[in-house]
Amino acid sequence: MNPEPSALALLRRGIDGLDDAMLLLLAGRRRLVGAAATLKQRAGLPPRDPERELRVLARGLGLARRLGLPPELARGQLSLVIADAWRQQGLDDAQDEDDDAIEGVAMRPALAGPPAEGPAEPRRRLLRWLPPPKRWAPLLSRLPQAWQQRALEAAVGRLLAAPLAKGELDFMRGRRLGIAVPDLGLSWVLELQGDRLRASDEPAEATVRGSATDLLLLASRLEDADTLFFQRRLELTGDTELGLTARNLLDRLPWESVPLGARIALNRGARLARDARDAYREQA
Ligand SMILES: O=C(O)C(=O)C[C@]1(C(=O)O)C=C[C@@H](O)C=C1
Repeated sequence: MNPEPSALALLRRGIDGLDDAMLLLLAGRRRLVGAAATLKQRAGLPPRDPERELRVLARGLGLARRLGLPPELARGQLSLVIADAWRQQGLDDAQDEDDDAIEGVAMRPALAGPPAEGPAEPRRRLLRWLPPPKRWAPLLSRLPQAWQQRALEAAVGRLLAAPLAKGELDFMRGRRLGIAVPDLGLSWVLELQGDRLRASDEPAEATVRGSATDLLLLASRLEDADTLFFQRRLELTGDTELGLTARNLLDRLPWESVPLGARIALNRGARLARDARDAYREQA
């Protein structure tokens, strides 16, 4: 006797059929990846193409959005097939440290379960030798303000090139937003002039304040703005509306629009700063 009501049995047959279709599609994908691998090898191209992976993920996330699929599902599935393609081409998925930078949201957890426990002991010992940000402060304060401002303008110009070009930062026109990093003893004010964000010497109307590590974690998307503000690791002062608009914009920024090199550099810098802070705290 079949304990399942017939409607449920029918639905389950449909689910089985779709599961089979998925596996068939995976077999088809593997064949195409195999052919692509051969072509790349013949052309002397490297097996990995991070830009292409990024496009695969961005396309998939776009389709998932149109289909009403949870983005984590699409991201997880695509991460799995890309990691499989790496293995198919003789690459070890543990060798690549930049996958989080590519997607902006951890890719490895989808592949390998929870992340490994913090840095390994020898690395932790080395990290403890890194001076904490407050020790850098006296050195940094000697850098001429004009240099700092130019470096900041170049960095934000690069990071925010796409939203700037689309006019998404127009709300900042004539407004002054501050960034304060008390542990480094640094603070800057940014203003949109023409189509560029420029450092200003005028006082800020709203200021985002946080430690160097937390701001890096935000910029690299290793932690999200909600968590950081909720835990009071970041603080917003001054004109709340301006600050919140800037914050919401940062949250919505398409990470794919940030140049790959910048994403990788941010990701590495933020991980290093976080690991160094953890190692330092453990010791304290
Ligand atoms: O397109 C390729 O060259 C592939 O090998 C396939 C694929 C993918 O799975 O989509 C995998 C690895 C590359 O880094 C880029 C893309």
